[in-house]
Amino acid sequence: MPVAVETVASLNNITKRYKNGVTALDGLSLDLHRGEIIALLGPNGAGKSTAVKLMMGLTAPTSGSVGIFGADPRDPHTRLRTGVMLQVGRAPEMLRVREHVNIFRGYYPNPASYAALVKAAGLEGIEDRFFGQLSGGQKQRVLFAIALAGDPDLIFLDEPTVGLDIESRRTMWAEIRALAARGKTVLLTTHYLEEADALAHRIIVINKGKVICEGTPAEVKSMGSGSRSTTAKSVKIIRCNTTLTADHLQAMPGVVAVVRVGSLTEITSEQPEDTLREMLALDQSLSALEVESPALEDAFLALTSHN
Ligand SMILES: Nc1ncnc2c1ncn2[C@@H]1O[C@H](COP(=O)(O)OP(=O)(O)OP(=O)(O)O)[C@@H](O)[C@H]1O
Repeated sequence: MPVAVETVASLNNITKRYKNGVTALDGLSLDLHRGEIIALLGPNGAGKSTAVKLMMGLTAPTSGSVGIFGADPRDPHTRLRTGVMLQVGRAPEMLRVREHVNIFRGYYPNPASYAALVKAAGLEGIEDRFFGQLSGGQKQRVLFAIALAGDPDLIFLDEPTVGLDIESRRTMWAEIRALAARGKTVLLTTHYLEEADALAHRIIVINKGKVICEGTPAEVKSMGSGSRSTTAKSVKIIRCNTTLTADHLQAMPGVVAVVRVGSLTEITSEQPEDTLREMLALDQSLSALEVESPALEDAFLALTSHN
């Protein structure tokens, strides 16, 4: 996390009701800071795309306000400082990769260099190919280059690595990290929780149009693991072979959940050291011990199902 927090984008108490009566966002507030990678997570229909569209000025709020670099998102100067890669992004099929990148560079007063974009998006070797002849993953990479064409300070990436092979995904992750290190702000929506875990400085989970949880990946994992508190705790999952009963374990310090998985018992604890100390004292035959941090998947499911 950067030390000095500078807000580059904010949604303030936004309600967005579409004409069909659907309330996509319901009093939602969030801030994006300079140099941060933020992952916006939420189940289908949670309101993620609506939040991104508001920040891009593609739709207006029913109530509340949107500020991007302290201005309206539709302000032309604001637009020049933002870049976007949409899931449904399309580009003319009969233009070559090189032409696409250069056309977009031409829209901006201070574009990124062509060479830098080719390198950032891994386009070496396909620069003279027609867009229509590229594979799905190659098209994604061209769209990534286009999003960065204006050397933007704020970048929206909607499911950027869908369809990419592992190597291309890692390359894009490295580039996203490099952008943040240069002070750029990246807002990412993704259904790959592993991606949010690996990349994001901060995860914002939304459900039914509200922010339900916000924090570092480690904090979000802790919040979802049985604790209703919004304060991060060092939740761990203790897995072992034990003769202690579920009732007995449940009564131990810090224990929030006990599950039998085959011959093993999984104990989720907010005070793992205390729990483990007591377990070892009471069960001399305890074996096959593993202690791990909860996965983001578990936290995500727990958080979104509570709500
Ligand atoms: N243009 C629209 N008109 C009417 N309703 C809409 C419109 N766009 C979105 N919605 C509705 O608003 C709610 C939030 O949709 P949104 O696309 O923001 O969710 P999302 O979190 O991006 O979902 P997903 O993960 O499926 O992409 C949904 O119920 C959706 O059906």
